[in-house]
Amino acid sequence: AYQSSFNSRLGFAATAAAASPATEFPLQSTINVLVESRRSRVHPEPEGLESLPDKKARLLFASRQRRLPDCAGLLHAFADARLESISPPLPLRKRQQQQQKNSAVESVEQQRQRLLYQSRKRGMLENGLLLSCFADRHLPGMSPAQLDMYDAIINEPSNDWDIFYWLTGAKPLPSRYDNEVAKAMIEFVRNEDRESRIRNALLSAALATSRAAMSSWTHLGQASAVRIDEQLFAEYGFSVEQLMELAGLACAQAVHRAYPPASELDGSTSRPRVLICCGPGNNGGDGARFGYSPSVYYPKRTDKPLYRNLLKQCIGSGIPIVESHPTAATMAADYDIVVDALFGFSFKPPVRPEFEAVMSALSGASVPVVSIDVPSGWDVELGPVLETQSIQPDCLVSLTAPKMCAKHFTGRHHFLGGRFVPPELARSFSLNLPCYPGCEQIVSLNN
Ligand SMILES: NC(=O)C1=CN([C@@H]2O[C@H](COP(=O)(O)OP(=O)(O)OC[C@H]3O[C@@H](n4cnc5c(N)ncnc54)[C@H](O)[C@@H]3O)[C@@H](O)[C@H]2O)[C@@H](O)CC1
Repeated sequence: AYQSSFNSRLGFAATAAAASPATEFPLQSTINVLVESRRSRVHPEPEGLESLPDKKARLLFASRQRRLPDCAGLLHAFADARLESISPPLPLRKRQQQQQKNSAVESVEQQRQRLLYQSRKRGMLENGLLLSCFADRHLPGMSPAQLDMYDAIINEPSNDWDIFYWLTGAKPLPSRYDNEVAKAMIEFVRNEDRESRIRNALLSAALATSRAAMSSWTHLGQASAVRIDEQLFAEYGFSVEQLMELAGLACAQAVHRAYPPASELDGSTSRPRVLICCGPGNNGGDGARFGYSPSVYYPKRTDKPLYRNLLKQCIGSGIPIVESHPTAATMAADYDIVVDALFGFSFKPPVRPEFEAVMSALSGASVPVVSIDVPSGWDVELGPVLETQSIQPDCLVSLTAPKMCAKHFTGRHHFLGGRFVPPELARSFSLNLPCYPGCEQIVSLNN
């Protein structure tokens, strides 16, 4: 009863103000009514704590929140006209209040778990799905500073739709929230890999230790892999030669780690024979830069200077270039290891006819196959989708970050290479990846 009569009084007052806008409306007294009412019933606060601009802005907020729709409309129209674009200040978050009062502050882990809970309980389904899925994936790896940024974005705005519009790009993100976490959220909401997000992330995930959650490294979809590549070139100034050199070095280290030459183990003089099958794109280039005791099979040659020079280097270094199509039988007879550097993340199935023979040889090979970045013939995201037999590599060297298809890898050795990703780029794509030890070019992703 009190609430409705209170609303009615304000409604009448606002009607009067709207009817004669030239008249100076007793704004201060309206503010006082609201302030006193809210102070005593909802937010008891010490006297003199709130400034007039704060009062005004909170009044705008309170005007929107009336239970009688007519009254809310009137009050809001009035308040909006008078208070213009002041956006409502928000009640200080619990943590900040605690800090101000110098009382106990929640731990980082408690904050992480609270944020997961708050990401699910939004009151609007859209934000529940977006935020809980984002939180499920990214909260475990966030630093305390990043947790604070996330806390502010999801808890400060008074209207959850604002968060939705900022993340979907319908409204510009206020500069106050323009930080790495917001960028990662916008990137996540874009969902370029078309991930199905139809359920809120489970709360039980919050119970898993951060360490366990961290072990689920990022797996890139095709679009993200291409965009990272483009940014490395366009925004970070890398050249394709540099990246290929580093990727090739990582592949060489991976092969050496997975299949160390017998000479290093028992002093024998035998050298592993390695056939490197190079494709027409950059993945092929990575193969050509590999150095062990190799032969190169390079069926579809491009005339670009980069590839011409790589071939020249191989010939100049006395590396045999295999001209005849290898078969599963010749692979078994003539080689100890085969490197599959045919196609990388730009591959679109099905395999064109000119590569069918080598693909069939690789899928039937009885020697270990080492695939670079993407096992050739696999869909970059879906994995082995060929109706015919697919390559089942024994070793996979993911570059920059594993691609989604790597989830289907069942071989013995999985490495990550490509130690050239700038931290800012990793942050903007929310890459959750292990650190490279020492001065290694690879890190093992085996569990
Ligand atoms: N930033 C990175 O992650 C780096 C990636 N590198 C390597 O570069 C790869 C990507 O390079 P590219 O963009 O050149 O892509 P690819 O190496 O996948 O090669 C694309 C080539 O394959 C051909 N192709 C595509 N689908 C085919 C099909 N169905 N049948 C026959 N041919 C087909 C295309 O015509 C094109 O010539 C990565 O996977 C990785 O191995 C490294 O070179 C350097 C750094």
